[in-house]
Amino acid sequence: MVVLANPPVVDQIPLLRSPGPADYFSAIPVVDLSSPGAARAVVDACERFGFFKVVNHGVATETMDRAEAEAVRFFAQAQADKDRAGPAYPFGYGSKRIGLNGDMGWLEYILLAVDSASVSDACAVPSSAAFRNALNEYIAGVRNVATRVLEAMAEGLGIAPVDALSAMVKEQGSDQVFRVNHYPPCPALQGLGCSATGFGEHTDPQLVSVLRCNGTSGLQIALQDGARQWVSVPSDRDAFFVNVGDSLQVLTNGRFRSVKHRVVTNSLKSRVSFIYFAGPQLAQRIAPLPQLLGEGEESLYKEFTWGDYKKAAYKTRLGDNRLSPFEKFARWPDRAAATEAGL
Ligand SMILES: C=C1C[C@]23C[C@@]1(O)CC[C@H]2[C@@]12CC[C@H](O)[C@@](C)(C(=O)O1)[C@H]2[C@@H]3C(=O)O
Ligand SMILES: O=C(O)CCC(=O)C(=O)O
Ligand SMILES: [Fe+2]
Repeated sequence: MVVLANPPVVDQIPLLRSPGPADYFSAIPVVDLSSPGAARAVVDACERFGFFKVVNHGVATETMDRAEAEAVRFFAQAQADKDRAGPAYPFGYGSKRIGLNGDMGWLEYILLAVDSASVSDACAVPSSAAFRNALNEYIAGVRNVATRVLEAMAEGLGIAPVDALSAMVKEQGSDQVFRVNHYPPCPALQGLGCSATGFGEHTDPQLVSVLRCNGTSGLQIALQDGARQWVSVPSDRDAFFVNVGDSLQVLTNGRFRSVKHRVVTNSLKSRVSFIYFAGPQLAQRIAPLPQLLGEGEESLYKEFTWGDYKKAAYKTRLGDNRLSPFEKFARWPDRAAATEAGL
């Protein structure tokens, strides 16, 4: 018998049941950002799903198309050229390995730090001026969408001032990350009733993430109705999709729940997605906003900063509950995580 010391990388990517037409979820809330009802609609969607789609967002189609075309050009390069732009730690090109703790997916990506509204000078990738300019134009647009969404949330929640949430992600030194993911097709699995995991199940750490993808579906979210059912999100290349992240869950004392999501690969079509992760400064205290705590209501979480969360988060696997070290009422198995984080 031949025993491989290092099994091939593809063997380490978990398979998932292929989504069928019945799994497509038509009830994803749609928020028209230009309408007077946006604030209420955003809060309702965050309470019910931690996820919604945004239309009439004001970002030009050409801006999105140009960034997508440049990303396609980048990923079409020879593997050796792309590998020279890696590894993705902390920023750069990565393939199949996600994070540093053993997670694998059928994807390649670039991870970038954002300063203010453009790719940080600290990131040498991408080196092409055309790609960098296209990304900067896109990032300026998507950052504006994130700001308006966070303002709508504050308005809908009745928090003053209206920039209480958006200021956290706009301040100088706020921790913004941008990711471009490319999921190549996986033809070998066609007709087998299963798909490769593109990006394993997880919640995003920041306040919100704003996602845009090409016309290929694959994103799935877990419904928050107790059944924990996975549903597929129909793709829409003209819209943005917003995820509630762990930090916003804490800021709202659990009123909004961070949404579990994952990506399943398509057997025939590639998926290209852009995700802007809106995080605060490292020193930002993450605690329920006082205006959201009812009389006598206690925080569900211990005191921590975004820096404390990040330090603990980067030791976790993708599917872990990254808030468990900070939960006051942790269930038994989570106590070990709290002790390890020194809380
Ligand atoms: C496994 C990991 C990858 C990740 C860092 C982590 O240790 C746990 C959180 C992961 C995540 C998920 C959302 C974003 O894609 C990401 C950039 C982030 O902020 O947290 C990734 C991290 C990563 O890929 O480095
Ligand atoms: O690529 C996607 O569509 C989603 C990826 C994702 O959830 C992430 O990068 O955090
Ligand atoms: Fe995510």
